[in-house]
Amino acid sequence: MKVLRGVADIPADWPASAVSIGKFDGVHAGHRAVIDELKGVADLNGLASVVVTFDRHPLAVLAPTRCPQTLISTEQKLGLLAETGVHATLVLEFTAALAALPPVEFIESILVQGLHARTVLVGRDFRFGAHGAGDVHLLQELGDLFGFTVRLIDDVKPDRMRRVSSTWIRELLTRGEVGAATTLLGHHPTLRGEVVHGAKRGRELGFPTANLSPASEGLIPADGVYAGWLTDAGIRYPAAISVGNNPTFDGVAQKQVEAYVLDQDIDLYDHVVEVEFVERIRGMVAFTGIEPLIVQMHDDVSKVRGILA
Ligand SMILES: Cc1cc2nc3c(=O)[nH]c(=O)nc-3n(C[C@H](O)[C@H](O)[C@H](O)COP(=O)(O)O)c2cc1C
Ligand SMILES: Nc1ncnc2c1ncn2[C@@H]1O[C@H](COP(=O)(O)OP(=O)(O)OP(=O)(O)O)[C@@H](O)[C@H]1O
Repeated sequence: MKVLRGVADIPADWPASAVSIGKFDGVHAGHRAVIDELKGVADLNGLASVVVTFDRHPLAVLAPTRCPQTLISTEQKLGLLAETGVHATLVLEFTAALAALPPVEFIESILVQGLHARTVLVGRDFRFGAHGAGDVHLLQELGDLFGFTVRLIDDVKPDRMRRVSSTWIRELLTRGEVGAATTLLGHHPTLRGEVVHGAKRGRELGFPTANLSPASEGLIPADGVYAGWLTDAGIRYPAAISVGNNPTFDGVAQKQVEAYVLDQDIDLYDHVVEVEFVERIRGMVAFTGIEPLIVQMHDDVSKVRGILA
């Protein structure tokens, strides 16, 4: 997948394209439905398939106090979009100037002049341009004017009640429901970050853990213990993952994500790893001492084996 960083990065001889625009936070099942259709239309008509997205959540500029924490970083988004098989992603810097572009100019400068759009695919609720003044009716009018067709994608609603959305997935992760989040995402919720030095207690307990840097990418699910996977240098290991401030040892102020990789003795310090959450096993517990914690961790690990088997 070609990554275009801004309109100025689009080559002048860019081919005619089928384009989809949005935040694509999470690259969830709704987004995947749009992208599947995008690729189908592009292939059928000999067009390049292009996703247009932003380098931050628009609310980070428009209303920072209402801006949700994103499910994934831009780099994670680019990784997931690359896996879908689209030809290119255009990442626009979401500045105040971009937010202020009137709808017509947004479409003309980016889709028409930049990407030579012939087809534009969006969900029915799609809004664009300053103050979200542009809707799908305006998009259709602009299509007639500039020579592209508009295709509207039906909502993906797994339970027929609620449309898949990043808000819904955020709610699930906040409750630790990583299995349900996986269903809506089409992939496991994943954190990516560098392995840093912890309190060095893990080895003593018999469960050395890879502690993720507080600067890791991705939304951290609710405190608790999870079954999941840790991927290092392309190798995916089964893992028991702890999220919380280790209340048994009232030392850590900050929420910590740490993964005990099963049956391995590996040095992961300074490696950038991915941690995938598959299922929540239990909540974080403040034990009265290390003995009951160790007993519980053995039980957690055997549950992890059962879940991942
Ligand atoms: C499977 C698993 C379960 C855990 N459960 C708890 C828990 O219930 N309560 C707690 O205080 N810490 C829990 N921890 C975190 C440990 O306290 C932590 O891994 C240990 O103190 C080592 O910390 P360190 O990596 O900073 O050395 C758990 C860790 C793992 C891997
Ligand atoms: N559940 C869904 N079903 C169908 N299309 C969707 C769904 N969710 C998003 N889309 C579409 O995907 C494209 C990218 O959208 P964007 O991420 O900006 O959408 P959104 O509706 O704000 O999503 P979310 O609420 O999950 O952040 C848009 O065309 C949008 O309408």
